[in-house]
Amino acid sequence: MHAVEKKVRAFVRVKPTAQFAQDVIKFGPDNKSIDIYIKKDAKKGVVNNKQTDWSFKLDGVLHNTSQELMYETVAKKLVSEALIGYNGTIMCYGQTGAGKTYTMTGATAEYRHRGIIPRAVQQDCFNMVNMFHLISTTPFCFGETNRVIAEHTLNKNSSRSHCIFTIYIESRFRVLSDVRCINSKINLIDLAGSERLSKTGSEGRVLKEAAYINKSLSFLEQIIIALADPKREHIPFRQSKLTHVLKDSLGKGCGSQQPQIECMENSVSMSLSALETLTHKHMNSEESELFELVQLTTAWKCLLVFSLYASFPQIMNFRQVQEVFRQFKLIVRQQEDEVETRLRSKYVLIDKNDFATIAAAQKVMAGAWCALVPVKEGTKSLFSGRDLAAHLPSKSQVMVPPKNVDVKEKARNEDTANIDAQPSKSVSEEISQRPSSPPSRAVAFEQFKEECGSEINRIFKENKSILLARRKRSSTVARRINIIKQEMEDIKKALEAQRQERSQQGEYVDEKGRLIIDEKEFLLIMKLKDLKEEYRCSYAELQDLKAEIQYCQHLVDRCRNKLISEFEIWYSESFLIPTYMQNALKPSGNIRPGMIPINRVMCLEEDEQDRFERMQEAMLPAGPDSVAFYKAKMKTDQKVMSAAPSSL
Ligand SMILES: Nc1ncnc2c1ncn2[C@@H]1O[C@H](COP(=O)(O)OP(=O)(O)OP(=O)(O)O)[C@@H](O)[C@H]1O
Repeated sequence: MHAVEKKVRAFVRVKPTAQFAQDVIKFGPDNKSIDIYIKKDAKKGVVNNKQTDWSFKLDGVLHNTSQELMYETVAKKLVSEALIGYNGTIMCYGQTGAGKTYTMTGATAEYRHRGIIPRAVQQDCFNMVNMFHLISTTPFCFGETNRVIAEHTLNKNSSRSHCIFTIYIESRFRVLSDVRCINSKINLIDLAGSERLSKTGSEGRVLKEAAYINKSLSFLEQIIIALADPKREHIPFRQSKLTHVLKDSLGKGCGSQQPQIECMENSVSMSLSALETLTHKHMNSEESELFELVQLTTAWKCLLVFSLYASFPQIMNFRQVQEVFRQFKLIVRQQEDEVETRLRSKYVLIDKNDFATIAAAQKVMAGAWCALVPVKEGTKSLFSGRDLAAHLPSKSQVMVPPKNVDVKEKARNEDTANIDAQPSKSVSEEISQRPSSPPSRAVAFEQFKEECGSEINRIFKENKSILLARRKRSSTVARRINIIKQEMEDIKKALEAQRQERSQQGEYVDEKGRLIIDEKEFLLIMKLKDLKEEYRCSYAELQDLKAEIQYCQHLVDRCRNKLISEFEIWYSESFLIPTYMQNALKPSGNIRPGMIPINRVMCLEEDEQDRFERMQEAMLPAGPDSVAFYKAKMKTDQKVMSAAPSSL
């Protein structure tokens, strides 16, 4: 773990201007100091003791700095440290119009120019929480719009209040530990600007506000001076609301909540802030929306699983998904009713503890108890476990055939059976066709390969035979290469022997000084050359074969997996899932794409809002990260517009 600095760090950000006052402001070479020199005012006479030079040591000077670099330099570390349990405060102080709001909040209309607050929310772990959800439910944007702004000569949009944005972080351990959770917080403070009343030319209410702002800033200054003095025992936090609120952020121990940090994972849940209670209700409704979304997504996956999706036109928007989900639920409910009706038409429900009725029924039926309709594990996926349990008999209930129950009941059962006669018949037929116990997997696999899986099995076999052929060829080529290598070695040895013999007998050269060799040596050289050529070709072929084998192996593996997975589906559909479910899933069964009235879904075209959001997302220049930012802004704008009294 890296050491966490506890000291206060100070940076100066210089607002870029068309003409920078180079004569007055000088930055140190390391950008860590700033010197200010103001010429003496000649009008004030020769004796003028007014200070003209100031020199400040800082942690950094940010001149012509982008928002991004500013955030990296000033805030990123602090935010990361907050995640491991340290409190932090970033306070922006300066003259009116100096760029405090620009630094803290940034230009709310442009993602690139967003300031420290949105960046802090976005940073690292906060992304784990749905960023859009977070920003749009936090009062950040909304709070910004509520802030009183006024115009004066130094700033057209001067903030007339301090803005304290607090992020409360609650970090929990995933592993067992004595420390159950760590709480920390970050204060991001945009102070209202200090101003010389004469320079702003403010009047009336704005003037009065300026006086209050200056007063509260001077209280803040007093607190900071008092804190810097180790001898001071009393720090007058209660002097103003601002200092009172910041008490635990400025006072001693403000950065000291670091427990066993080593084993903490960044499982951070974040609750936002000073306005927590205000937004609580709202958050809850959002959460339930989120829950609904999860349900929808699950349902959507279900639809895909049941291959219904294939016949849908393209689903474009969220409302269409919702409608499909609604229709899907309806179908499932219908299915449940149908199943229940069928069960009731065959069986009568008796409470297991109702011994008198059971005894009577036993008497009537001479002990012929009927088992429950077997419902295997796999079938439950269509119904929710809870729903299924509600419709199927519970463990405390038993079912008996309705034979010899009272006449009225029988008549009712016959009626229901008549209504349901057709499907019941086919179901019973199917049941009779099906073996009472499923065949072994090995036997069934052979059958599958002959029937439904014949095509995939054929491809699998084909690929496998190609693979075998390539392997065979590859080992032939490899053997040939080895033979060539051996031959080459032998020839090289023979040539060496020839050369030695030649040099012992004395070498002959022609008139041009070229060595004369005998025919045997010449033939050996030629043979070696041919063998080298053959070796090169064979080696290249072997490389190609290796690549082909790898590819074929991949195809064979894929085919094998497909064959097995299709077999598993076929096996459970043919022998494991109940027949009524089988029928329902068949193309002619009663769950099919056509059951979802797709016209009803598709007529839910995008509304203006959907379209706007889609276009905006497509056109956002700053990448996917910026979506949350713009959505939050849009949501805030909408809230402001709907809250505004109608002019009509
Ligand atoms: N670094 C910067 N780069 C570009 N524009 C800036 C920068 N700093 C400030 N500005 C612009 O200067 C103007 C005044 O800035 P801002 O409102 O942030 O000042 P302020 O210090 O918050 O003022 P006040 O205290 O009166 O609220 C804004 O239009 C802002 O966009």
